[in-house]
Amino acid sequence: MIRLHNVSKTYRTDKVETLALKDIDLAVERGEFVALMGPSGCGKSTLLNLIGLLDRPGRGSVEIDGAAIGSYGDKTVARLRNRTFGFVFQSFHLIPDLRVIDNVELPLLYRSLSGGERRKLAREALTRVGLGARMDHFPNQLSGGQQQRVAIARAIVGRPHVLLADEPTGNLDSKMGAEIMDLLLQLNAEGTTVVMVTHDEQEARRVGRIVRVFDGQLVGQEQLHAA
Ligand SMILES: Nc1ncnc2c1ncn2[C@@H]1O[C@H](COP(=O)(O)OP(=O)(O)OP(=O)(O)O)[C@@H](O)[C@H]1O
Repeated sequence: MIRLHNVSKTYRTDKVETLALKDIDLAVERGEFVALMGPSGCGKSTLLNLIGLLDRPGRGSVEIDGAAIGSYGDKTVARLRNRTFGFVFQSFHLIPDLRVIDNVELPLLYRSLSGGERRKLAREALTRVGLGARMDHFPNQLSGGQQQRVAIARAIVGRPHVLLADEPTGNLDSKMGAEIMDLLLQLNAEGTTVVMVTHDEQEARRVGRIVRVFDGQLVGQEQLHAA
């Protein structure tokens, strides 16, 4: 469902040019769980951002369900992104002044839904991640693992086909990290495609496929479990 053809990305600042990705060819099929691994600065987050339509490649093409997005305008891309992808980050990115339920509703504000419908979907998403009893808390009243669950609820509330997670367990201890992995594996088993950046080899061995990145290039793949 996601195809990157010959994708390169260069970051330019006043003085420096960084070739962050070089000639990437990558396909992710519906239902897969893919882990992107590689040393710091090798281009993993850049790759995840291109897959999730948060950024555009300098060269090459990105296709979602057979449609090349290169010719799409920014508004069309934003709508496609909102419907296709849910995002989870290492540092949760919850809004501290909003209650848990209101954080989870945020991605739905861009859809034409009533307040009641938004609340119902947010409740369902929070129940799905095991936080049905914490809806009226504020983020700082929750543990790190619980905050990441709220972030996952926010990522899945709009029923995206694909979850993109950038080091989702990076700020958690190993027990909480393993619980977040359990949840991501469960969502994948229920049909959500997952692409995750991780530095943790043990974690990566639980997913379907490991894609290794080095110096802006794909340098190896391991198929571990069938999708
Ligand atoms: N906005 C930016 N402007 C300029 N250079 C950037 C920008 N974002 C990333 N880079 C550079 O591009 C390269 C790839 O960065 P990226 O964040 O994708 O790596 P990463 O593998 O995710 O690293 P880490 O594991 O440390 O998060 C690095 O050399 C980085 O310094």
